[in-house]
Amino acid sequence: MNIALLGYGRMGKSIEKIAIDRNHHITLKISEPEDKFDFSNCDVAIDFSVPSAAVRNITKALDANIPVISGTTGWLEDYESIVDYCNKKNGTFLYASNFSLGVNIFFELNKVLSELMGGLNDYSVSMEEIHHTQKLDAPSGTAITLAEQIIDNTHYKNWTIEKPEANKIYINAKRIKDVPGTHEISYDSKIDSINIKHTAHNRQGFALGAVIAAEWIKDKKGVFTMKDVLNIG
Ligand SMILES: NC(=O)C1=CN([C@@H]2O[C@H](COP(=O)(O)OP(=O)(O)OC[C@H]3O[C@@H](n4cnc5c(N)ncnc54)[C@H](O)[C@@H]3O)[C@@H](O)[C@H]2O)C=CC1
Ligand SMILES: O=C(O)C1=N[C@H](C(=O)O)C[C@H](O)C1
Repeated sequence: MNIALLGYGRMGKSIEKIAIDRNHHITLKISEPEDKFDFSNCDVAIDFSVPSAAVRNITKALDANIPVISGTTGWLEDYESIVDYCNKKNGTFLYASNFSLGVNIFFELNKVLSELMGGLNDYSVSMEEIHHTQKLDAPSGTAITLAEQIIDNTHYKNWTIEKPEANKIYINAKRIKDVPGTHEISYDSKIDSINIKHTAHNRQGFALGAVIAAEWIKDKKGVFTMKDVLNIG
């Protein structure tokens, strides 16, 4: 498979290594806004860029009729318009806030736990996410996905990173040198606490998941999620 890497930073480079190990070829690398998009020798595009570039990168791939997956976070206010554009173009698109198998299992765990906790109003929920200091967005895309799952199953109506507030899930977004990604959810009452936590030890899980998603999506049409790829949940 010939892969276009839209974004060639920490994730682009990790994806390149894993893709080559799996006998794929990197035929296009984009790392600046002014780069030329020549998709003529590409089967699929993988966008791990910056929040301000994701919509343009995804649109360019859809315009060239190239299936595109995106792991870039911090641009989700435009997600629905990208879905509409993909459908209009009869194209192929997949976004995931987190491509690792471990976090996708953690999403399922979070769903089940929030269903169990839904009616138990003596517990309050909060979240902590820790990432490296170069991260541009806060909270993380993964934390937003986790918060949305909890909102679906409990009385919480929204999330906030500002300060703990009634009816809002407080997300404490910490930035610490070199941390690849840690997410912990806590339900606290006066009597006890329940905590679930995922810790990424490096970027390999994200990169492997992205390559597996690209292999899976290559010959499909439509809008997909990692649940479709991993067949879980
Ligand atoms: N969904 C997931 O599983 C994961 C998502 N991410 C997200 O992926 C994104 C990238 O993360 P990193 O690689 O760690 O960041 P990074 O900062 O190392 O790499 C981003 C790259 O994008 C390039 N870039 C800037 N403008 C661009 C443009 N117009 N077009 C294409 N590339 C451009 C930059 O030069 C840089 O090399 C972030 O949004 C991060 O939150 C990161 C890890 C896992
Ligand atoms: O920027 C990162 O590094 C990561 N970003 C993703 C997010 O915002 O959730 C996924 C992962 O946690 C690493």
